[in-house]
Amino acid sequence: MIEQWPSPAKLNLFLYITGRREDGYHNLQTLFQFLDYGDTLTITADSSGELKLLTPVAGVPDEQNLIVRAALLLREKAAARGTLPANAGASLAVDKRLPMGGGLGGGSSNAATVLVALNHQWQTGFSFEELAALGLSLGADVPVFVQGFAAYAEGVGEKLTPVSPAEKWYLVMHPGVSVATPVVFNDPLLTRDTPYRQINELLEADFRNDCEAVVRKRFREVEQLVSWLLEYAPSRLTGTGACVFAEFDTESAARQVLELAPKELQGFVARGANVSPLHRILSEHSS
Ligand SMILES: C[C@@](CO)(OP(=O)(O)O)[C@H](O)COP(=O)(O)OP(=O)(O)OC[C@H]1O[C@@H](n2ccc(N)nc2=O)[C@H](O)[C@@H]1O
Ligand SMILES: Nc1ncnc2c1ncn2[C@@H]1O[C@H](COP(=O)(O)OP(=O)(O)O)[C@@H](O)[C@H]1O
Repeated sequence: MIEQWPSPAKLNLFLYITGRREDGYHNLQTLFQFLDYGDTLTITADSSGELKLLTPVAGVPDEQNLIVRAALLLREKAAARGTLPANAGASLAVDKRLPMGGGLGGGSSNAATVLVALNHQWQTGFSFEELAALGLSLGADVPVFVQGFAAYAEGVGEKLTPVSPAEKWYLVMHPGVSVATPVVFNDPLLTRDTPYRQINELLEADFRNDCEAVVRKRFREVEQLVSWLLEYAPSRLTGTGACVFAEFDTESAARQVLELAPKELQGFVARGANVSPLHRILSEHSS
């Protein structure tokens, strides 16, 4: 049984806001790529009938933790379908490396890993498409982590088309401030009228993030970090921030810039991955 499950980060290589829906949510055009870096979940199915989170996450009550919510959701849906084994239970633990609320999708990735892992261990028989649809109710980024392929996304991020952007090396840095997603989406200065473009045009144009101008304006630390990284490499915000990534052709070039970074800033170097490390583990196991 696989017990160690990767829960990788994602980057939004580009992110455009093309409008706002009646319900206040924003329509996006975004490009997701995974990183070969993230949290690790230890998941062990058992027949205790209980779901136990062995590692509470600081600042997140267990009932709001996406790890617990994903496990409860899968258990409920499998029971309704009649595919849940008797007394299905599990213990779950997370080794957290990803900053929370950093635009790296850590919470969504944890949820996706739990859905995929428990579906595998309990043999509840959901397809990845079905798990992605379930996951959307937990967060807009959960489907891409469940499906496990780098993707161009539309809607709020749930309509996915597989793509294969270059797998660059990235230096990802946290500016040391937290940027809440709703604050960015409610900002009057946010531009919401980027013209809709076809995927081919987007992939050929320079990549940008429509949230970046607002986040740089509101958060001095982000402004300073982007300006500094731009001296070395093309650099952008991921998601609604707060993390910023700079792209390089080699690992050593990325590490050299990390070495120069102010010591109080946290950062890591990782490679882009068009297949999620979660899916790599699954296919290694089934071959
Ligand atoms: C925009 C992305 C890009 O990856 O940002 P990051 O969270 O990764 O930074 C995500 O899709 C974020 O998805 P998710 O993290 O699930 O968003 P939520 O917490 O549900 O959204 C918080 C709030 O932001 C606003 N919101 C979110 C997504 C969206 N497409 N339009 C919105 O207007 C809504 O007001 C919502 O109540
Ligand atoms: N297991 C979890 N790991 C991280 N964050 C979680 C988790 N469960 C719930 N959350 C909540 O989700 C929020 C968003 O986290 P995350 O997905 O890491 O960032 P982002 O959406 O900016 O990429 C966190 O601020 C936290 O309150």
